[in-house]
Amino acid sequence: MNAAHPAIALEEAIVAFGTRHLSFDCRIDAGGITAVLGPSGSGKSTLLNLIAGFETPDRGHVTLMGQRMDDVAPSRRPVSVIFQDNNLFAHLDVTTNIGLGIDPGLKLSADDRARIGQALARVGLADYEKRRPPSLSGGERQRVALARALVQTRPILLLDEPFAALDPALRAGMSALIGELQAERQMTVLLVTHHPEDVRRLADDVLFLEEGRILLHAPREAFLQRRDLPAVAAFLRD
Ligand SMILES: Nc1ncnc2c1ncn2[C@@H]1O[C@H](COP(=O)(O)OP(=O)(O)OP(=O)(O)O)[C@@H](O)[C@H]1O
Repeated sequence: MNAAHPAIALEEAIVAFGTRHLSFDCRIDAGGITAVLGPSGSGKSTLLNLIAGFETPDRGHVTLMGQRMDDVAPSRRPVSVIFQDNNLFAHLDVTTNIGLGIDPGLKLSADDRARIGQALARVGLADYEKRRPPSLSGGERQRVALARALVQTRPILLLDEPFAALDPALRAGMSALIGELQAERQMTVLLVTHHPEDVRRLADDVLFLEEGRILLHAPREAFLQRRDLPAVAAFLRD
């Protein structure tokens, strides 16, 4: 990787939904956690979808790890994604769900299976190989999704409210795990959250969205000082 490149660059990337235009311009350096914040409907998921390739910009460009993504399908991008829920196939066991992250054709070598075992152990789920998602708790399912992201070894990890369905104790555990994994692997992490405590305990930087654009992109401490901005003050009061 050329260190001169940001991990993620959106250059005047514009998406139109009918008359609604969302417009993003930002650069995110490699190897930190950026919290993506903003009121409901401000464009947080759309921003992640543009990076992951689930949404294509009508104008502008998305560049990841120094490469333009104009015609690059989601599966070929250097990105793993974890959503709030429904990350797993309910009818497939945990090993198979994670194996899909290595090879969608599921031709898994002994080495691949060993990596899956290691990733499960790393997220605290050793011995869960044969379990199916419906028998897991919400927190366990999110850990399986995280194990799948780990075996993919992609440099960018997008997390769209991954703790939203979890109770506060589980949220704290999952958030600590993400902090540890980011530090170990130096991934570039974008985390959509509605919780100020996630910003305080995890974020290096903050992207604050409002009405389909970036209101503020700042280091965490600078963001926490911006109570002069009503939207930021409202977020920090919650
Ligand atoms: N596929 C789509 N078709 C039409 N409008 C869309 C589509 N996807 C998003 N939008 C609109 O774009 C705006 C931003 O939506 P988005 O889901 O990105 O917001 P968000 O900040 O993630 O919201 P939330 O916090 O509620 O999840 C909303 O007005 C939404 O209705």
